[in-house]
Amino acid sequence: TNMSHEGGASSKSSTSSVLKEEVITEGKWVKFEKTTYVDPSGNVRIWETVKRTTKKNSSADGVGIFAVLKRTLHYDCVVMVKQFRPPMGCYCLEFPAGLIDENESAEAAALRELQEETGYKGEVVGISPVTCIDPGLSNCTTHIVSVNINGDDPENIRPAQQLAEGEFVEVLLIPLHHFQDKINEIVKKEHVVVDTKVYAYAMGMTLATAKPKELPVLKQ
Ligand SMILES: Nc1nc(=O)[nH]c2c1ncn2[C@H]1C[C@H](O)[C@@H](COP(=O)(O)OP(=O)(O)O)O1
Repeated sequence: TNMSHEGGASSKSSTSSVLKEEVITEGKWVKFEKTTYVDPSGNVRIWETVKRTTKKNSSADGVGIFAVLKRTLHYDCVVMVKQFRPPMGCYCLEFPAGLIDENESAEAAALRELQEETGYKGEVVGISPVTCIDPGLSNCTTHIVSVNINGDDPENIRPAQQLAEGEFVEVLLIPLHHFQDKINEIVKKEHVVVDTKVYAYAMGMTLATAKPKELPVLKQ
């Protein structure tokens, strides 16, 4: 029988391991390494790896914040940010996000970054385990932190960003119930690239809310 999906061929991946990591070049924020590893067949191979230099004692490099703004007589909205991303050479549509400071919890980083980038003060309602972002390129990791924002609270009526020098962030409020459609509209209208986390979330929401309780029919 073919067991490759349940501990057969795929379990061989547990035999792979990293043997050596050599720094080729290092900048202030990022370094480039040559990673020597053993593949599942026992062959020694090289991988080109990117790492951040900033990670200290935190569980992940950063946090991504799934923040929902809740206001009386308004549809719930997801708080999004649009900013120019130099590596992409264009504007990107993302969840608010940022690096975790030394000795800072992921939850505290999420609330701080949300307030800095958008001005909103929220409360953490959930947190993901450590997740990888682009594991074929780098060891960068993030926690996705779910945050609720009470938009009726006076401190959230006129949110004021606290951006650092050189930071330029536009805040967008996207209705949760039409999330994927609205994202598609923005992409069509403007030259922006959407972050994978955002689009995967949008596709998941569409699937989950379409006909979640309908029984499957016989497939042809
Ligand atoms: N790869 C980077 N190159 C830079 O030249 N500068 C960088 C990189 N990564 C982060 N930063 C700088 C930019 C900000 O001043 C700080 C903090 O970034 P943060 O807001 O935490 O994260 P992002 O929103 O994802 O940029 O680090």
